[in-house]
Amino acid sequence: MRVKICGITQPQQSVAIATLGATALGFICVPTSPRYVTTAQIRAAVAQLPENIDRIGVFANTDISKINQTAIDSGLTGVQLHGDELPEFCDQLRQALPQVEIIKALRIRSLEHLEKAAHYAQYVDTLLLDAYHPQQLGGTGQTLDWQMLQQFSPSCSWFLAGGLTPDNILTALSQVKPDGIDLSSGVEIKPGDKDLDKVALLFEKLGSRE
Ligand SMILES: O=C(O)c1ccccc1NCC(=O)[C@H](O)[C@H](O)COP(=O)(O)O
Repeated sequence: MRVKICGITQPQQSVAIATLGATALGFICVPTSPRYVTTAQIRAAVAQLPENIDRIGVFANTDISKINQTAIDSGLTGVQLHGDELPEFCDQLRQALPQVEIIKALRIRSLEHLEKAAHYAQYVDTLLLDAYHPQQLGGTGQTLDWQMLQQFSPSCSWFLAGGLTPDNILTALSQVKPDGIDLSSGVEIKPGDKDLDKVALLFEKLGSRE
């Protein structure tokens, strides 16, 4: 299973988290976020990473040329769209960045929203289901109603996000079968500062399933 640890700001934590077992690291390119990083910070954070670790830039309602430039300058392997991007936008972005994984994040409030999520599947490589918060786009620590996701089976791969922690991850995965998981505040000391003990505990818990 893919494991993405999101909201990395410190270069030395990138390497440590990849060594612990993360398959993907997420970098927040949304200027209003307390986890925001510049292109130079992303470059520093990915410089020592093994090739096989996915480097995902998280954007919200950003225009294609800006995403494109950041992806090139930072060496991103994936772009996560965390705003109100429509399927047509995802399609255009995919054509502009054919080598880059396009991930559409959806903040799920109801079954109706979940049905909407499936419409994106043909325009993106991967979906990411996150919890809804009225004021914040992401990194909120709010969990989704996992029971509601039990029948979720889109035609592309998908990540479960939203309030996952080392303490609740096994309960979540006993109810839902995503292709990957995404964690941020659940493995943090404070926004952007990851708690490596919690990251290690997460992989210990995941290892206990095998
Ligand atoms: O994390 C942020 O600060 C953020 C800001 C704006 C848009 C997206 C953001 N995070 C996106 C992520 O992929 C988080 O990992 C996801 O929301 C889960 O966060 P958490 O509930 O804290 O695990």
